[in-house]
Amino acid sequence: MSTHGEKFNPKLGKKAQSDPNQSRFVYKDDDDIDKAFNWKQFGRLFSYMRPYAKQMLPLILIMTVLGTVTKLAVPYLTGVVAIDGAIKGGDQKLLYIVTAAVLGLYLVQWVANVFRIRYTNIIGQRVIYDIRSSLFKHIQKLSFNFFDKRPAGSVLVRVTNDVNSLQDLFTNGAVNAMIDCVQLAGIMVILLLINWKLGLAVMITVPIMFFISTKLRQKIRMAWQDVRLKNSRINSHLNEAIQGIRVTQAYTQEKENMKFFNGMNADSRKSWNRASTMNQAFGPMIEITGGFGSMILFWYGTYLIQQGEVTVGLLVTFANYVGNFWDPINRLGQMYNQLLVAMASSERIFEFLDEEPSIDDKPGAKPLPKIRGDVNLEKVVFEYEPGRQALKGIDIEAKAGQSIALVGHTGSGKSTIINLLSRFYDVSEGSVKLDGNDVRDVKLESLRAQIGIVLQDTFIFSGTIRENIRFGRLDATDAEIEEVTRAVKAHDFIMALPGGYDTEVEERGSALSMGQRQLLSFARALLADPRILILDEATASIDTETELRIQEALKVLLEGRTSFIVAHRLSTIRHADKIIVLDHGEIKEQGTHAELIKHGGIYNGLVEAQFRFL
Ligand SMILES: Nc1ncnc2c1ncn2[C@@H]1O[C@H](COP(=O)(O)OP(=O)(O)OP(=O)(O)O)[C@@H](O)[C@H]1O
Repeated sequence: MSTHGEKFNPKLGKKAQSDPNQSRFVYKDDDDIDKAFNWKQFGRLFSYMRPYAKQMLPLILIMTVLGTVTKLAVPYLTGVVAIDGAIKGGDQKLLYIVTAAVLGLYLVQWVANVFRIRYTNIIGQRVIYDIRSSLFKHIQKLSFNFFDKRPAGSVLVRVTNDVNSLQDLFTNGAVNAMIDCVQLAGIMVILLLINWKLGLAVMITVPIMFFISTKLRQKIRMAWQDVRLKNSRINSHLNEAIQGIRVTQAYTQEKENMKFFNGMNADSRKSWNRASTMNQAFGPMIEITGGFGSMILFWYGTYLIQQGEVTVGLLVTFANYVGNFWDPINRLGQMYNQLLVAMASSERIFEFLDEEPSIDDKPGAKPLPKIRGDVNLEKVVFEYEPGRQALKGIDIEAKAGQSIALVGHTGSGKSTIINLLSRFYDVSEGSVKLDGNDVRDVKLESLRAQIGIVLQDTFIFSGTIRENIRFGRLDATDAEIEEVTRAVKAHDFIMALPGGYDTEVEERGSALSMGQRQLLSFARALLADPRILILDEATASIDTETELRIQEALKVLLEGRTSFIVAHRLSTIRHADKIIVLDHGEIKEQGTHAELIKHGGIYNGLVEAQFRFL
């Protein structure tokens, strides 16, 4: 693929769009690499440290000061006191004392560092925990239309990669920067105090060093960001590829997929190599500048010794301090870049956190009282996207305990109606009422607690069969679980499984057959015992025997509840109290099976067509 060898281009989104293969998996919201520094966001990010600041920051500060003071005392002791005082003055005792003091200082420094690192790690990990957990909590609350807009992979990448990229900043970056600033300021003061001329001469290199470490680091940072972006794409794609593995294999698209994956994989490798090469260039440049500083120091220092202004011991002290000078500058440059990377990640995290759920309790919403089960849709109009009506003025009246079947061609609006009943979306016009309460006026939790949903694509969570059924009502006893499984005739097949109710099932229930998964989801819904039941019937064909079992289970499940059934097999709805025939978002016919057959319209046609295929 020619485009994989392209020149480094930070705005990858544009490049990716020109490549048809790449454009399949472009997550453009993750593309922006370089952004201006945003103080407000910076403040918001660091506000996550606030709960721990009082408790831990003073300790960290004390350790930092202790570590820095002990570190800065050593060059002075070795140069001025040991060389100029003890060695030149021939004071053996002083030399011993200095040696012991230096040893002691190193020990204190070591202890201070150990504790500082421990405390910063604790803070860092707590902050990361908090961010990750608030992000997940928030994402769980977001409405369907949020997930409609983005692939699951890109949501996943934010919770994993973006949060992880804050890890470095919080676990050591921020505190190291503080230490470096203190150290740098300390060294500068000491250098100027010892000999301001020599001090100033050496500091000429500081701006050069800063320039190199920020500018070059900026390029390096962008290169690493690029690596991160490429890796995010791989992760996102991987998520999609694994989810869709059955389709891939069914259509024997493995080779195509592999080619695409390898393209992304190669991109990631190249991008890493590029970043790594840049990184390697950085060290020598800093060293050369450092060497330049040392050259000034020794050249000018020797001159000052000759002038009698400086002693040898002082020059050694100086050289030691200067040796400690480059590291903080270098690290601060690195830290600055780390901060910018973290800012980019936090921007994406905050974007999610700021996304308000479009469906939420309105102020003063009251809990929905226990309902009988009357459902009314009045003049309901709904648009997923502005200007495209999926429902064009729907009126449905369901009395408590009635079963309503929704039929119609694909895309006619059946799923949309059931999405509105549970208020996964809000109507654009009109209203949905349960026992006369508008669903928008009541607390969402109390609404959904009274509506049970059995979806086409039965989701089985990883865990045991028992846990999966208990998902319907968490406080259900084992006996109650068995009661519902017996009622929907799932008990026998569960007992036939190797571990019975404790059999572990896979994430998407792949260890179970389609019919078994349906029965489990019936049991789950029956356990929840909702007043209203929504059933989106599975489209997959199942054998007649299983179908009969499902029909029987369904009878148990529907008894005494208001139910809405999206039926694909028309045999399921023969006994429905009302069959509603939809077409392009409008109700075309409604009545009982017998009435509609007699009418000889769309429904009659659908029934005939189904029999023709049987
Ligand atoms: N999330 C969505 N975003 C935008 N448009 C949507 C969305 N979901 C459905 N639509 C559109 O709304 C219309 C009604 O779709 P709906 O899913 O309700 O049909 P359906 O009758 O349930 O079809 P099926 O029998 O295939 O499940 C269709 O034109 C569809 O393209």
